[in-house]
Amino acid sequence: MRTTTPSGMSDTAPRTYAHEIHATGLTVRVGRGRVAVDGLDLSLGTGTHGLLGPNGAGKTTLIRALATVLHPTGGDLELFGHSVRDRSHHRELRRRIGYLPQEFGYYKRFTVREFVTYMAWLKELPDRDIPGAVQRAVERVGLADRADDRLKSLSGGMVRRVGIAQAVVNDPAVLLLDEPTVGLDPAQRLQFRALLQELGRESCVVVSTHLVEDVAAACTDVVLFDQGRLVFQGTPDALASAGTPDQPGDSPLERGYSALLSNSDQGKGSW
Ligand SMILES: Nc1ncnc2c1ncn2[C@@H]1O[C@H](COP(=O)(O)OP(=O)(O)OP(=O)(O)O)[C@@H](O)[C@H]1O
Repeated sequence: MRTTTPSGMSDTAPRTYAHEIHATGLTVRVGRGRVAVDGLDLSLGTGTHGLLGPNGAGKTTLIRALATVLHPTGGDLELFGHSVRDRSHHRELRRRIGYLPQEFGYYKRFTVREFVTYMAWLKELPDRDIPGAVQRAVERVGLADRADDRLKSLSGGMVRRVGIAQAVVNDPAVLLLDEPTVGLDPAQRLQFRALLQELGRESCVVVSTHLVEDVAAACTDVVLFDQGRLVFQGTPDALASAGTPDQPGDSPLERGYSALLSNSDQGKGSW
């Protein structure tokens, strides 16, 4: 149970909450009313939570709702004990969230340091804290030696690391990463997994990925999602033990993933 006394909120009463993220019957519609998250009950606290699921399962939609970019159309979502339906809290909630979208916009002419500084400023970090926070974030993603290079001179994987740096610059209590390992080379992925483990010791990290190995190596918890619904939540070991030798997959985790998706009457069919 945690207590929070955020400053600047219209409601300054301390809140207690058991989980940073608590969804009950959460439904999110996208486009012309398509239900992309369908009545989800989910509670996530401190730890690194791997969000897995096939293409179109609703992972990005869920992460965008957690980031308060999309609004629930049904049910409720509480962040730090506050319902996101009360929009007067959004600004304060966003200060405590780090978010790396699947595709993030940036100014190519900015240097790494300028861009992360700009994002720290948008997140309303106190001016005096910004240079130190930026330096720490850039070091955490291994880009200290490129901090004063322009973004247009970086490789795709390095730009992805800049995206991770801007997401962690405010030391968020909830960190949302949508496919952060896309474009990272194997050595970078290993370092990133170590960073995920470190971050998950103190905060609630939600990381969507198609790489089951990332989940095995870095996550304390797996959330398997299909057609907007929760199929499974548990440890990577529990996911692995759901598999049987006849299921497709190169590892116990992949076979567990396949078994659970074939049991949910979704996930079937050819791609
Ligand atoms: N803006 C939109 N307009 C219409 N349909 C949308 C929109 N955004 C998402 N969808 C649909 O909602 C469903 C969930 O999409 P979402 O991007 O959340 O899935 P995902 O699990 O992140 O997929 P992927 O692994 O391919 O990134 C899909 O069927 C998708 O086509």
